[in-house]
Amino acid sequence: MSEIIQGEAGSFYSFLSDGCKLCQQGAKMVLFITGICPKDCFYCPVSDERRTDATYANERKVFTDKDVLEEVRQMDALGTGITGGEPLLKKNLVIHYIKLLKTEFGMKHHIHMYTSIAPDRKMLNELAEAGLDEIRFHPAVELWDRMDDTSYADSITFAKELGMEVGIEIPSIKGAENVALFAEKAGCFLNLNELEFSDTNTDAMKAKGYTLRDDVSNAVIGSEEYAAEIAPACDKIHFCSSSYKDAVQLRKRLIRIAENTARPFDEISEDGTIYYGHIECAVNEDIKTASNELLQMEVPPEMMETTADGIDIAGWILEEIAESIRSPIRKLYILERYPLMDGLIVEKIPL
Ligand SMILES: C[S@@+](CC[C@H](N)C(=O)[O-])C[C@H]1O[C@@H](n2cnc3c(N)ncnc32)[C@H](O)[C@@H]1O
Ligand code: SF4
Repeated sequence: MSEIIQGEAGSFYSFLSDGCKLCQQGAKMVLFITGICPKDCFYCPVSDERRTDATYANERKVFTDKDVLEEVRQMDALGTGITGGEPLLKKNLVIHYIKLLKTEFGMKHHIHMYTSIAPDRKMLNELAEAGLDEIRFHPAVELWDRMDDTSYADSITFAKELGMEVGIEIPSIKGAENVALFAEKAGCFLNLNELEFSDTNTDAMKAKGYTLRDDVSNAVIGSEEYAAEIAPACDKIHFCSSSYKDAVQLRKRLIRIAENTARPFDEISEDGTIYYGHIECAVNEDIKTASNELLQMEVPPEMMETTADGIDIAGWILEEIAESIRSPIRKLYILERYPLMDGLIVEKIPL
C-alpha cells in the first residue's frame, strides 16, 4: 500500500494526477461544455441556472472561441478541466475545444475531462487523437456494486492503451468501497470528493439522511471519515475535501488571475482580491480637473486610471493625499474587488 500524505484543508492522497496537481495550483480553467446530462444523480450539484445547453469558461458564458482563449489568458492557465453536465453529449464540441487549446497554447496545456458515460474505443481514440491527456469516469451510484459487469472496465483499458492518464472520480459515500476495489483491479486512480450540499440537491440529500457537518461548510458529516476508511483498498487514491476546493483552489485561482491582470497600482490580498483607491466624481467634467490636480501633485500617471465615473488610483497614495483632493462633488473610497472581468466589489470603505 502506498503512503498516504496529508494535504491542506483535510485533503489526503497517495497519488495525485497531473490534472489534480495543476488544479491545486489554481492553474486549471474550468470548461463547462453543456449543463445537459442524461443521468440523475441524487447528489448532482449543477445549479438550475447551468442546466441549459450553454458553455462556460470559469464563470464566463462563452459564445465564441475567442471568449474561451481570453479566459485562459486572463488566468494564465496551464491546463483545462472539461466538465458539465455530460460533456460527451457534445463530443464534437469537446474535440473542437481540445484541438483549439492545444493549438493555441501547445501540447503542454494539460487537459482532463470528466464523464459519466463509458465511451467505446472509437470515441476514446478520437479524444486521444485530439490531445486529451486525462479522463475521469463517474459511474452512476446504482452500478457501484457491479462495476465488473459494466463497460467501464473496457473504457479504462482502452483509455490506458491510448496513453491517457485514467481515473474514477465519485463522491465519498457508502458503496464507494466497491469502486475502490474495482479501481485497484483496473489499475487506475480513484478520486473521492467530499460529499457536499448545494442549492439543487438539498432535498434529495436530506431525504437520504445526509446532514451538514457544521454551519460554515457545505460538507456532509462522515464523508471524510468514510474516505479514510476505504483508502487502504486502493493504491492510487486522492480525497479532495470541500474546504480544499473552496478555500485553497479558488483562492489560488483568484491570486493567479489577480497577478496576471492587476494594474501597477492594484494591491493583491492573500485572498486574491485587489485593493485600490477610487475618486468618484459626481460631475463628469470634474474627472479631467481631478486628473490634472493629481498630476500637479506629482502622482505618477501609471499610478492612476480614469474610469466611467472617476479615477482609480493607488490606495496608499489616495490615503496620503485625501485631504488635498477632497471636494463636495467627489467621494473618496478604498475598494476591494474580485479580480474578474467586472469583478464584484467586496468592500467599499469611504475615506
Ligand atoms: C459535478 S461532476 C461534473 C462532471 C460530470 N457531470 C460527472 O458527473 O462526471 C464532477 C465530479 O463531481 C463529483 N460530485 C458530484 N456531486 C457531488 C457532490 N454533491 N458533492 C461532492 N462531489 C460531487 C463527482 O465525483 C463527479 O465526478
Ligand atoms: S453525472 Fe454529473 S451532471 Fe450528471 S446528474 Fe450526475 S453529477 Fe449531475
